Amino acid sequence: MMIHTNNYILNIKELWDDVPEEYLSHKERYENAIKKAFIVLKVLRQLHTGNIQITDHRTPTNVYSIQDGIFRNVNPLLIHIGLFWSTIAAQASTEQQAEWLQPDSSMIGTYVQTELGHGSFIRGIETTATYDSTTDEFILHTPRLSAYKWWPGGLGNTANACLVMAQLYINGTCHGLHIFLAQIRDFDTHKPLPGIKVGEIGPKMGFNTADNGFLGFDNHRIPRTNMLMKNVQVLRDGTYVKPKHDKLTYGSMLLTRVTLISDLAYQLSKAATIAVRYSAVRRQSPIKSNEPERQILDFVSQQHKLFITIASSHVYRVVGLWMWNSHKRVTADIHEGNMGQLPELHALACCLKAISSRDASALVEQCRLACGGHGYMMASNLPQIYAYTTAAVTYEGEYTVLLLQTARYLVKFWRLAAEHKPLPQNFAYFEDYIKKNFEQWRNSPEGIIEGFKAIVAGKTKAAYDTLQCNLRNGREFEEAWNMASVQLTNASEAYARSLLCEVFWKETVQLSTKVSKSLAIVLEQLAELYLMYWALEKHGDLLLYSTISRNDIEALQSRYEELLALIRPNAVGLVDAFDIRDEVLCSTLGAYDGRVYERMMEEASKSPLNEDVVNESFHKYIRPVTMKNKL
Ligand SMILES: CCCCCCCCCCCCCCCC(=O)SCCNC(=O)CCNC(=O)[C@H](O)C(C)(C)COP(=O)(O)OP(=O)(O)OC[C@H]1O[C@@H](n2cnc3c(N)ncnc32)[C@H](O)[C@@H]1OP(=O)(O)O
Ligand SMILES: Cc1cc2nc3c(=O)[nH]c(=O)nc-3n(C[C@H](O)[C@H](O)[C@H](O)COP(=O)(O)OP(=O)(O)OC[C@H]3O[C@@H](n4cnc5c(N)ncnc54)[C@H](O)[C@@H]3O)c2cc1C
Repeated sequence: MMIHTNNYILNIKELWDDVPEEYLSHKERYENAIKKAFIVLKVLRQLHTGNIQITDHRTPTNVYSIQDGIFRNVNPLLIHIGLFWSTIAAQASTEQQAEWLQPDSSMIGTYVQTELGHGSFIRGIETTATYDSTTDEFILHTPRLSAYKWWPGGLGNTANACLVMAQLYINGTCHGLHIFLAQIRDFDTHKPLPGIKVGEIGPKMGFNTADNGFLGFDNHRIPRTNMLMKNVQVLRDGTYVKPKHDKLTYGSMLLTRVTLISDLAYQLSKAATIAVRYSAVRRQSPIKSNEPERQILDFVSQQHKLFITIASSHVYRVVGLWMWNSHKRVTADIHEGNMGQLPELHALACCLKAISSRDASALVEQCRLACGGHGYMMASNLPQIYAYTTAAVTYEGEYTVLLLQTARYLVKFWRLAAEHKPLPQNFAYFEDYIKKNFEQWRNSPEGIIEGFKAIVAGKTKAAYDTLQCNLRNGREFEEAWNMASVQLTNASEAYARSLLCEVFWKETVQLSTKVSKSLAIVLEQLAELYLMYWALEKHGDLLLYSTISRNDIEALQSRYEELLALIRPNAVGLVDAFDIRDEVLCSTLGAYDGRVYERMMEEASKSPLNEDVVNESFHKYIRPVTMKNKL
């Protein structure tokens, strides 16, 4: 059947709420979301089997993105779709995949790694998987409270199976973390299997439809063949066959970090669309006292808050794609047995996931503030986008922890540079910095990119020197590292920013040759604005580490303000170009027709507190007091 999938989904009535989700209880929210999740899953399965076909070339992303409108919060099957299947596809052997990856599988799964006691330091995970060669089984066990799994999405009520990260023990030897497929609920009754204690963890700041859960195992047995065995094997006699690289087990985290960059770009484009459209409708204060009130988008300070959000959305879209292609390339190499590029990919994914999530949540909040009081309404959808976005700063590798991973990579190259050993081309600027081969500052995108590289070199040097000084003072390496960690994270952050600027600028220049001249001009304005914005934000660092002067900074400021004025006439067009449907934006402030106040009043009328002209609490609580006072 040929179907235009967007319209198809939009026309499924059960997917769209009459009562806004905010008015539902915790339990009702979940039940409402799970009903919708299985309708969406059915559509995805029909797409997969070809029972329905796509007629809209953008549909694969739209099926995913339209979910934001359907759930407003989050699809409780997000981890099932996004992590459970992809981990099996990446980490299970061909035979396991043939058995488990059936489109009509009964398994609803999740990815179970974090424990009550350990999230970041996964080597500290306490759940064990002990091989019993007499029965050819692993015994999954939760030795103590801190080892209870805690957080996995969909675990609370929905999943009947999961991928569990546990410490593998064979004949008393621990071989570290491995992934195991475990059934946790009966496929028919959905009751927890014997030896399984599972439940939901309660309300959170966001993600409240995701039924994040807890899980404990009491000597729960699974077949040996349920360990994911593409890269590593346990044979029938208990022989352990090592992986080619001991971090291949962490592959799902790497992939999700890469995917998240594009997802965050999308969240940013939603926030920008709402805030820019609202700012074009909203009038507040005249600029000159004898003039009518102006669109708030005409205030230059408002443009400063919003245009960086539009630009950042493009940055993360471009860099997300760039990382996706790198991931594909490196995965193909790994498949051929070549692990050489994995450390670089890991280092890039760590700092870019950290900075993209931090930028996205800060900019979504900036968009909310830019909408004044109305941005604080749930009906603006900005609070929900913020709650969703800020979670990404923590999950899938916490911000600081990931920056410190990238710092290990930077310090390695600085050590090479300091010891005058050969460096890869992309770190040649470390050597230039050491030799004081500083370029004369240029007030141009290329000049700013060079300036950011000087900041990376200068901050890595400072962190490295502190580390060395701590070591000379007799500290052990780990302690010396901890003492230098503020500087190390600063170096990583600078590295991420320099990558973002360089990749975005180069990709934009290339893209500009392929599009119309007028479009190329706007794209380059956005890219230049991004670079200027961050150069001005980091002008202190530029003064410390590059050859920029005070006059240069003043010139940058003027150019930045010029760019705001140049972008202003295209601002609404730029967010319209994100092409996000009203049903997905779910915002009274950001709808395409600009009927902000009418929509706000319509939404307010849905409040249960407006159902009765006089609420019964008046008779119960208010009247007895007010009447007594009157007497
Ligand atoms: C349709 C679908 C759309 C989807 C659209 C997206 C939306 C998606 C929404 C998701 C919704 C929420 C989903 C949340 C899901 C969770 O949150 S799942 C849980 C995630 N948990 C984490 O990320 C934990 C973070 N912690 C870690 O990753 C590790 O503990 C750390 C920090 C990397 C350290 O690991 P470790 O084993 O202690 O490592 P260590 O011994 O210190 O060695 C580090 C060495 O290993 C290397 N290394 C570490 N990791 C790796 C790696 N992965 N690769 C290569 N090398 C590595 C380092 O480079 C370092 O190398 P050297 O410098 O020594 O040469
Ligand atoms: C919405 C949401 C969904 C999630 N979904 C899942 C899921 O599906 N599956 C799953 O397994 N997990 C999931 N998680 C868990 C998530 O992966 C962890 O919360 C995350 O990895 C951070 O670990 P933590 O909570 O233990 O924080 P902690 O590691 O305890 O961090 C607390 C603080 O300590 C600091 N810190 C920790 N270690 C260091 C260090 N070495 N150096 C310097 N500072 C350090 C951190 O920077 C932070 O400031 C989810 C979490 C959230 C919020």
